[in-house]
Amino acid sequence: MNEPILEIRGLEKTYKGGVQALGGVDLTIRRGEIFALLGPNGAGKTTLIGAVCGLVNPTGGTIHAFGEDIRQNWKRARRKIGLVPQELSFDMFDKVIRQVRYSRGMFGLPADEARIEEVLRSLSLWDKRDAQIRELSGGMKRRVMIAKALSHEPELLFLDEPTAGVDVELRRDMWRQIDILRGQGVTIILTTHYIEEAEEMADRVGVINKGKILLVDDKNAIMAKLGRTEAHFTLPRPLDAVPPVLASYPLHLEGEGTRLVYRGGDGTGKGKREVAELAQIMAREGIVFTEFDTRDSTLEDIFVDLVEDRQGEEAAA
Ligand SMILES: Nc1ncnc2c1ncn2[C@@H]1O[C@H](COP(=O)(O)OP(=O)(O)OP(=O)(O)O)[C@@H](O)[C@H]1O
Repeated sequence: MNEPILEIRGLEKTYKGGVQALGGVDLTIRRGEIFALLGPNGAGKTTLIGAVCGLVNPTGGTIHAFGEDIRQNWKRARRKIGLVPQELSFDMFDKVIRQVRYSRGMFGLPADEARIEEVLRSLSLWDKRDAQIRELSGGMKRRVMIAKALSHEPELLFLDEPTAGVDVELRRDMWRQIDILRGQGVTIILTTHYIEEAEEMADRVGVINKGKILLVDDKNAIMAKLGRTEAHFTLPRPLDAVPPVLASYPLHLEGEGTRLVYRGGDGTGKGKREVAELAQIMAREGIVFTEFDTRDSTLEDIFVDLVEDRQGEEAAA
């Protein structure tokens, strides 16, 4: 795997007033990956991004970006980091191209019209370069935010909820853009509420809740470890108990014995195999069912389980 370009250790942030937004976060990001940070509202995602981008002053821990402690060599590290914040923020009366040029200048880089053109073209904004920002649609405005963040050629790009509030078509368009950036070797950390987005885009996924990272792993490994298959067999004759011949399978009865429910597997196809076996055994043993349906858990199910489990544990503690 590629070298780490961001190393966060024991990061803490308690805001004035006492809200602890980050309670000791450890996270390593490697060059070239797309990392999705998932978490419910208020989990600490924006605070985490803010701490790396110098917008939030941590109350504990360290952040190294590109090998530099960002507190000591702030400018050098920051220059390589781009941020597309959640909120749209620009002069709505300004022209697209001027805003993008201006952002580059803010990082102290010399003017480079070829670079600006390249960025605007790659985001399909070139034809709109002389339009006032207020004339653009919401999705186009969001692209201008990305163009601004790319104007200084960052190696690490933060996208805080890049597709919040955009329609499905634009979301897919944005995913294509992110894919192009990946092709160019840009490392991307995105936060999202759309788990589908993480499923589609990310190489690795981190789940954060209440300022703590609950899980970080390759997306596929998460699906394999925590993925489940669920199958429902509808029984015309209710059962009192799971038949002994099926005792070795993870089954239980629901609906007053009218539904035999399987929950098992590991996201690698084991669940589907077991469900097929079950159907065969039931047919052989004369356990009649009128229909059955099966579905694999999504990253969303896993995420909800994780966050709820933690809340349950805390409530019990
Ligand atoms: N400037 C601030 N002052 C005080 N508390 C803050 C401040 N900014 C954030 N918080 C609190 O810190 C916690 C984490 O907020 P943060 O914005 O980082 O979460 P988030 O995961 O980005 O949420 P969302 O998904 O809603 O954007 C929340 O309880 C929030 O109310």
